[in-house]
Amino acid sequence: MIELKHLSFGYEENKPILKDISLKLGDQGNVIGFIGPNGTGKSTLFLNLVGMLKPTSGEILVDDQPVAYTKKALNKLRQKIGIVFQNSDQQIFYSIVKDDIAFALHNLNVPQDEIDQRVDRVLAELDITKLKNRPIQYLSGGQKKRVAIAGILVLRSEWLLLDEPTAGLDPDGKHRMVALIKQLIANGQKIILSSHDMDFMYEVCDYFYILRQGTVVKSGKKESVFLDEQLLLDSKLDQPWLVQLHQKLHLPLYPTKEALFNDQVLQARLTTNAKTPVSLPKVSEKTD
Ligand SMILES: Nc1ncnc2c1ncn2[C@@H]1O[C@H](COP(=O)(O)OP(=O)(O)OP(=O)(O)O)[C@@H](O)[C@H]1O
Repeated sequence: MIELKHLSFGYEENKPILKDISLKLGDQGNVIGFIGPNGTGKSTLFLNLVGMLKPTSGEILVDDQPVAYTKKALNKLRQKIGIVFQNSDQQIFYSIVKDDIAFALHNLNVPQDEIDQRVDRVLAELDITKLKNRPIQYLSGGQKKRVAIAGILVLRSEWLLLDEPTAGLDPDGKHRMVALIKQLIANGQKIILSSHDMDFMYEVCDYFYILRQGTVVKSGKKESVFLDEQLLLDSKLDQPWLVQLHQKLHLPLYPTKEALFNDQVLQARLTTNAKTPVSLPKVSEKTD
């Protein structure tokens, strides 16, 4: 359980970015989403969660213990909560893929044969075994992101924080990233995501926090958070398309697009309607 108690944070004095946030992460499901427009403080919050930034006031408790900011305590914390940054270049230090993934394990004095096993396993899990000996500089953005995730997964931390995991990826890269996250979720990995990609968040998360200018303006499950169109508009966010279909065309609220496309009852109704001739309004002829 990660608990934030009246957490505030500012990079500069008297300019708070995060304002009095209190919440508990861990009892609402395994996949938690923080949603908010650019600059609202999502990355700043994540950096506070892993102890890379220290709250200006308030505190963070992990499993009921306040986070301590000594080197030893922070190393321990990072084995519990791993973070994958939005920009993979901030995370990758070595020039060869396998060395970069093994980096943190060397720091923790894990024996070499166990490091080799863990690296091979994570490469296979992320379907990037062929990249093992590749120089990082020759990787695409999507491949770098996978290597950055591998470098954290190899630590087997309880929580995985993914900051904007689909940012900058092309449609194929995005599909592959969504599939990977779904696979991690199916394996029981606890994940905290940040994004303003509403369709993606709607489909993968169990519970949501909407952030606006550093405060949580709403939290809850899909049904309560996404049906509030005005709240999303005020927060400069779009409604997910599945929610729009529900609210504007009165279709059921499907949790995923697969659920929509596999709905036999809906398909039968649409097929019947398609066979009914539709009388189109007459277009009046133009006279000069
Ligand atoms: N190192 C820093 N020093 C000073 N201000 C910063 C620093 N990093 C971020 N900020 C400011 O803090 C605010 C929140 O930024 P943050 O990156 O946390 O937002 P975000 O919600 O993650 O945005 P995005 O969706 O664009 O990644 C912004 O106004 C940003 O300019």
